[in-house]
Amino acid sequence: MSVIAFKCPDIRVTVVDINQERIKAWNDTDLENLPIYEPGLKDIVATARGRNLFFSTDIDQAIDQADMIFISVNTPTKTYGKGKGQAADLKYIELCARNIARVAKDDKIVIEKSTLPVRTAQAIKNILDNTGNHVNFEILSNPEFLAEGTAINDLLNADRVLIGGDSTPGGEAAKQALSSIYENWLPKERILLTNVWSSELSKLVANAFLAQRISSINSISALCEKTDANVDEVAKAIGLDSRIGPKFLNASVGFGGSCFQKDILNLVYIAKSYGLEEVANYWDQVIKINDYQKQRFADTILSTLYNTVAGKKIVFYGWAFKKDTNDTRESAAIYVADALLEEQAEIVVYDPKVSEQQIYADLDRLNTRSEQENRRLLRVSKDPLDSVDDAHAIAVLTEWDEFKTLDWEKIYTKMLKPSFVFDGRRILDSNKLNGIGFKYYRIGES
Ligand SMILES: NC(=O)C1=CN([C@@H]2O[C@H](COP(=O)(O)OP(=O)(O)OC[C@H]3O[C@@H](n4cnc5c(N)ncnc54)[C@H](O)[C@@H]3O)[C@@H](O)[C@H]2O)C=CC1
Ligand SMILES: O=C(O)[C@H]1O[C@H](OP(=O)(O)OP(=O)(O)OC[C@H]2O[C@@H](n3ccc(=O)[nH]c3=O)[C@H](O)[C@@H]2O)[C@H](O)[C@@H](O)[C@@H]1O
Repeated sequence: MSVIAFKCPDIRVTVVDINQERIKAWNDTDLENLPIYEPGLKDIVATARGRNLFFSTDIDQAIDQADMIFISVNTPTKTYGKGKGQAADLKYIELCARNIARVAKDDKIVIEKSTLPVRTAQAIKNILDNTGNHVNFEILSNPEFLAEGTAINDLLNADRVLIGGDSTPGGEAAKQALSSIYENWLPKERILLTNVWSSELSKLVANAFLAQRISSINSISALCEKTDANVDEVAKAIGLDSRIGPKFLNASVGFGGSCFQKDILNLVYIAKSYGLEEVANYWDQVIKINDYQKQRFADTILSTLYNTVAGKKIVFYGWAFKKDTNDTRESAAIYVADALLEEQAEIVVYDPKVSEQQIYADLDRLNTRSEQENRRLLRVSKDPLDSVDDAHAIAVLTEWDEFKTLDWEKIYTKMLKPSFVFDGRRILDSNKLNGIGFKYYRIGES
């Protein structure tokens, strides 16, 4: 919404949220305190905020004044009841729809920006159309394809924008109205108009295909480690085939982030609910390989450190699910740490953007051990070099650029010998590290 406000000074954008703390942070005069760390976002907010971009907790007033409403609330995996562990929890979406239905006095275009199961628009429409106040609602699906860490660039130069809506005159007019906003900065050819159901489903499928590429290359990384093949060489060799393409083939300790797993689980659930067991099993395998990859990385650390890590200090470089974000949702680091803590390892975490409070919250949420035990076994450090004294091993969990240029000679002198480095992101220079004397392992290479 900040980018829309930035690019369209004539449109008044109000972002509302029930979370007062978040809205307060979005309004903080110190732009360092915005609740999300995202390169370039600060400048966009600085330009638009107070001009035509506003952050507020007065949801009813914003609904009343709006011509268009983007529903962008969270749609997490259900943790209870039918579909627990797979289906998307739509309670926040429904609450929004009910709120809009209660407050709206004139016609509105309601846009699904959240990622939703196919056919959710029908449920939203039913709620909105049964209010009895004769307001006409047009429902559009406009899924978001930005990736965290590169969000601003992804939005400014989107490959495509997808707008799904009815083919009635009202639906067509609504699609055009939304398209005209994006046309302020994107060529018309990149704005794809479809029916609602194709749009909803395309979002889930796009994430499933992206995640599938990572699981595919990660499965091959395990094979490379057994066969003396090098996963980067394999990725390059296959990626040069223009039908396959080079992107999203970086082997890693496993994909994280709030969406890939959630959206694939949702796809699996939808396929099952239509009786398509084979389809469901096919996509479920993408998650299974991802879990396997995280476990495999933890197992490699354990077996390399002579099958015991109890009382051994292992330093984690990185906790975020990818570089250039402070988001840790479903980060591989959480699960690798949990597996090693089960072995009584002593972990020290250094991440340039993630807070200590967040790291403990991530671990506590797993409920594997008591909160006290998590704090006894895991410490958070603010300095990548101070943390490595007497460490047995360093594990790289996030591909932050700064890890490449650390003083690795100095780090080596501080660690116990033999000094192990486990590179879950393949970002370090193997010749250099081996030259210094490290025992260097990286995913996808023997
Ligand atoms: N994070 C990302 O990079 C992307 C997220 N998405 C989708 O966007 C949606 C939101 O994702 P995030 O922003 O990451 O979630 P989030 O959990 O960070 O933010 C959702 C916000 O909605 C607020 N909220 C919940 N119920 C509300 C209500 N009734 N009224 C007003 N505010 C309410 C919450 O307080 C929270 O601040 C999800 O469906 C996700 O799949 C899609 C593409 C990218
Ligand atoms: O629906 C969403 O939320 C978004 O999910 C992903 O974006 P995001 O999760 O923010 O970040 P990605 O760049 O896709 O990375 C996801 C995970 O995969 C990992 N990854 C990515 C690429 C790769 O080659 N290898 C790999 O392990 C990353 O390190 C990260 O843990 C999609 O890329 C976005 O298009 C989508 O809008």
